[in-house]
Amino acid sequence: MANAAERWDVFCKVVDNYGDVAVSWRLARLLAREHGKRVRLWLDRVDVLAKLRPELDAASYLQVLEGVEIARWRDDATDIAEVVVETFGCDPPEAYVLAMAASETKPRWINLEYLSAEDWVEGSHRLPSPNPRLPLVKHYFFPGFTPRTGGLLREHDLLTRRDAFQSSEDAQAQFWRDLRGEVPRPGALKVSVFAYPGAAIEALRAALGPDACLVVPGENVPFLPQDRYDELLWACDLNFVRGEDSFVRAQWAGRPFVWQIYPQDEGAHWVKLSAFLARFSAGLSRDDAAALTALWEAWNKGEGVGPAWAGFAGRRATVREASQAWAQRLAGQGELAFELAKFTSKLLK
Ligand SMILES: Cc1cn([C@H]2C[C@H](O)[C@@H](COP(=O)(O)OP(=O)(O)O[C@H]3O[C@@H](C)[C@H](O)[C@@H](O)[C@H]3O)O2)c(=O)[nH]c1=O
Repeated sequence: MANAAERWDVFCKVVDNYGDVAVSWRLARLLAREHGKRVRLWLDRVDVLAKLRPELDAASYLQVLEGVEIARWRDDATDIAEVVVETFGCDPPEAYVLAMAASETKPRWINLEYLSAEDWVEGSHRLPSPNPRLPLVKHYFFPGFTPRTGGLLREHDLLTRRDAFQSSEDAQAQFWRDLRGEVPRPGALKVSVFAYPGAAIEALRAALGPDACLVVPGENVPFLPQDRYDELLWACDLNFVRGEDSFVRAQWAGRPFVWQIYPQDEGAHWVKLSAFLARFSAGLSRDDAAALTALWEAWNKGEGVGPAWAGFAGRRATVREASQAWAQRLAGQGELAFELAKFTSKLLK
């Protein structure tokens, strides 16, 4: 008889916006679809996932989507799985943790952390953290951009699907007709914008000029289902993205992108932003790197977008090549769900 599928529980509590749920959902789906795990995704805000996946019922306590059981968070949950993933340090319910501690075979417990390009991530990835009061050990698992991190989430066929879309005029024309009722004029610069409130979108619009096709989901087109949003990133010449998940998906798109980082207290986010730019810019000429950096800084500050765009516009072709190469290089490194499954299976021994 075949072994029963390993049971995984992924817990996610929304801090704000969509990113926490977006990442947890992608991980859960990959574990179920590509690694044969039996996955339950516990969400305190099913409505947030329902925004990304409109076929879900935001009021349901338990439903199945693409092989993942989506369960509404319960403080009295005690039916423990073999592998427990808390995303972004969200802490599973106390009763659940006590049940983990009481069980003879302790579940393997992972805290999936936020993405950062900073160097310290390599040193903290996979570190154990013994529980101070219970016989349990939690391990930190860090996504990242280098082989000594957990890597990034990527469906096995993502780049193949992207390439098929980007090389098909018909697929793209169909995409634009479905989205806006018409295809952008030939040669029009296609730009998507997903930004935090208060971003300098009007300054960007003015800088791009009237011939550009500027797409702002939630404003001039509807907020898209998550998989369609990927296609928007593939279809555009330049993508303004934010947070964590759209930032990663823009990289997989292989097109130039501008990252609006989630602002943190005391400007801590600038360190994270610079760390990423330093890695990405290694594949650019000095002048391209300077122009890209100026645009990212202007966008994040909400100031000087016009001049920064003027400095960047003529460099799009070389930045595009570098963006393609960057995606290709990342795809040669470990994929996060795979690395996590591998790591947790080693914890058994
Ligand atoms: C614009 C758009 C986005 N999306 C998806 C893409 C992503 O999966 C998701 C947005 O998530 P993010 O890009 O991560 O941005 P975000 O800003 O929404 O999310 C976060 O960032 C984290 C770093 C923070 O810790 C979180 O608290 C949160 O702020 O929404 C759609 O599905 N349709 C759309 O039309």
